[in-house]
Amino acid sequence: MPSGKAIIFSAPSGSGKTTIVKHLLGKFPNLGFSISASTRDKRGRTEQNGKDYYFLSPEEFKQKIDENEFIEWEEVYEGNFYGTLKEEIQRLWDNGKHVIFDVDVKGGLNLKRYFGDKALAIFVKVPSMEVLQERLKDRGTESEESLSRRLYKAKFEMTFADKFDAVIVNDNIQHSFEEAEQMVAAFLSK
Ligand SMILES: Nc1nc2c(ncn2[C@@H]2O[C@H](COP(=O)(O)OP(=O)(O)O)[C@@H](O)[C@H]2O)c(=O)[nH]1
Ligand SMILES: Nc1ncnc2c1ncn2[C@@H]1O[C@H](COP(=O)(O)OP(=O)(O)O)[C@@H](O)[C@H]1O
Repeated sequence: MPSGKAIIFSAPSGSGKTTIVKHLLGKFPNLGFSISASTRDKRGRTEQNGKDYYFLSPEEFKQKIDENEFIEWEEVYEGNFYGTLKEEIQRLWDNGKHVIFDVDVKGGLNLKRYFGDKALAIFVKVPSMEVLQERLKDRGTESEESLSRRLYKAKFEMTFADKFDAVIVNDNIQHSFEEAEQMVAAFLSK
């Protein structure tokens, strides 16, 4: 069974991990994005099934839990489930890719434990909570209630930063891109 490495990006929602992961996918052709399963609604104009997420019904998701198809799964927000499918990772490794993840903080730590030495786990931080609030507002994807829930959770998630292999403070995005590229290049050449 072929296997590659695992690069895990975790951060509180709105910190910029998706932006950084997308940049890395453009830079490193041997990286493949781990498409998670999720029960949340698709963001209509910007997201595609099978590209951003495998959008499942709660029933479909529960069936996959019962059949032990997930490496890890979680109820992340608003009763929505998110998880990493075993067959998704195998699909990428079979295609000769190293896998890159965009997951929440708890999921990231679970994946780090699962992949052990094969994993590099990076935590993305914002310079301050005020900046986080601004970015989430500007992204325009959240209701007031969802926004405050994400900010509340972010404070708790920040306390886990030192459990990761590395931290990127995402202030200037170009600097973050460079830092992330260097970390990934060093890890893949090991
Ligand atoms: N544990 C876990 N978390 C995930 C997974 N996929 C996505 N997430 C996280 O779920 C949270 C909510 O994701 P999303 O609704 O896309 O919001 P966004 O990160 O604010 O764009 C984010 O922190 C994601 O990183 C997964 O497979 N497992
Ligand atoms: N360094 C940065 N400076 C300003 N805005 C940023 C920066 N990094 C990301 N953003 C913006 O902040 C918002 C949240 O970023 P996103 O990558 O969606 O975060 P996450 O995946 O962690 O939830 C997006 O609108 C993104 O364009």
